[in-house]
Amino acid sequence: MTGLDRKPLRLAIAGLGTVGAGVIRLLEENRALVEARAGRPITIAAVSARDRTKDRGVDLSGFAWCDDMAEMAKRDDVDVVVELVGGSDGPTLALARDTLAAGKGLVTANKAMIAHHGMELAGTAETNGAGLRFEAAVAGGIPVVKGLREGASANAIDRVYGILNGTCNYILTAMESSGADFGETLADAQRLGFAEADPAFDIDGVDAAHKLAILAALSFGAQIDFESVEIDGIRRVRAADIAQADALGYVVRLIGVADVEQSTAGPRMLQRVRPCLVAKDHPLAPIDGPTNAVVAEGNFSGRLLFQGAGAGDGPTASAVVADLIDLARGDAGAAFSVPTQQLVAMPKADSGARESRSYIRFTVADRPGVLAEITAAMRDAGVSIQSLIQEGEADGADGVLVAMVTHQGPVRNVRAAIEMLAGSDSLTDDPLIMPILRS
Ligand SMILES: NC(=O)C1=CN([C@@H]2O[C@H](COP(=O)(O)OP(=O)(O)OC[C@H]3O[C@@H](n4cnc5c(N)ncnc54)[C@H](O)[C@@H]3O)[C@@H](O)[C@H]2O)C=CC1
Ligand SMILES: N[C@@H](CC=O)C(=O)O
Ligand code: NA
Repeated sequence: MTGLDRKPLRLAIAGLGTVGAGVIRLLEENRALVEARAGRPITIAAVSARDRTKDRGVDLSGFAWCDDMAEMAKRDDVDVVVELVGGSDGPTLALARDTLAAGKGLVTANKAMIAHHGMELAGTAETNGAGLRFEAAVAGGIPVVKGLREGASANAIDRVYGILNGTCNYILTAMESSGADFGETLADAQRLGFAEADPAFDIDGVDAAHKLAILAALSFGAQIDFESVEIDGIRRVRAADIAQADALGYVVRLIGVADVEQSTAGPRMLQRVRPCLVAKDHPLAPIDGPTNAVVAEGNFSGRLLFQGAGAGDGPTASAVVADLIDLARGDAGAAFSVPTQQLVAMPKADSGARESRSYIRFTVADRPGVLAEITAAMRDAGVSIQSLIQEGEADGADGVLVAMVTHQGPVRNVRAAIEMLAGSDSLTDDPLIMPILRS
């Protein structure tokens, strides 16, 4: 290697929070091995954050400070901007656009921005010969973007699914193991640095949906279509649901699933994020705490399981720096495996036509005839009940819980039954439907 080839890859890091500080620490602690693997030094030229004076436990004295991160895209001493600020639009998107338009590399952990603008950014990267990488954006430290883009690239994949949000998994497994309170556990996840700046993105399933939309594009060679993801979060899951699931041989996990079905009009894609019942012998069942796991089914590889820490400073920094090593090695290949022009626009498949078994929990008034009303609606909508797993246990002040598991059947029938019951004064709360994840 010539002296010229060994010129450093010079970074500007925007955002010095959980992930940004983690990246600086990793580059410092693993400097020698990172340099050896990158084939040249990776150095930091400039940094930016909201508060210059804050102690982040890392030494920033050797780096230029940018009051306005927008200037990073214009600096002559910067080859790659590392965006660790967050937010899908506004100044973050402007920085990403300007960086790639200037022909500089962009490494980001920002799934919201990639889910909303990934196609545009990848196109700008291609036009300008710039590298765009976002390993940290999907399942934190797990090398699943690389795994799909490189390791599994010889396969057709028609289903990808997994546990994509560390905060939700942390909350659900804490509720499962200790019966902990939802709010208290969320506060822990925030303290530990897993949660998004607005934790509603986590618990309402939006963060997992961002990641799923990226995974689907990578897996299926499809254009990202975040808008068509059907999303339900974990806000309405109660300790009683987790206990019922347990008694039936299941755990509750927030699962993102994307698949492709063939139709005469071409391929259609279905992307859904929702709390599901997962059989205790399923590989996703033991995934606990902030751990994530992604399953991809390749037509030659068979089932691939990627598992590891989905959030937190160290794991996320590990993914960011792996991307930087790629760029330092000169790998600026297509961000989504193939040029954006070749990514296929896939219309949304009809989720109502899919078949599933479901867990349905009703909260009902404690009076005679309620159960008959529910089962009549099920019968009229063509939903076959496999088991009525509980009746009569009080759940706080708001009613009595009635939970059931259906036989396999069209999702639209379950929706029709719930529709028939809408407005009934027998129900004291909206029913909760959780599909049973097929293995
Ligand atoms: N925390 C985690 O475990 C993971 C986070 N991510 C993503 O990484 C990104 C960063 O997340 P965190 O480090 O957790 O966030 P954070 O809230 O801890 O840090 C954000 C940083 O950005 C800075 N910032 C905000 N606005 C700015 C502006 N206009 N100019 C310059 N700096 C600005 C803040 O001062 C702070 O230093 C987000 O996109 C997040 O979704 C991805 C994977 C895991
Ligand atoms: N808030 C996210 C962080 C990583 O992407 C999560 O909880 O998974
Ligand atoms: Na990752």
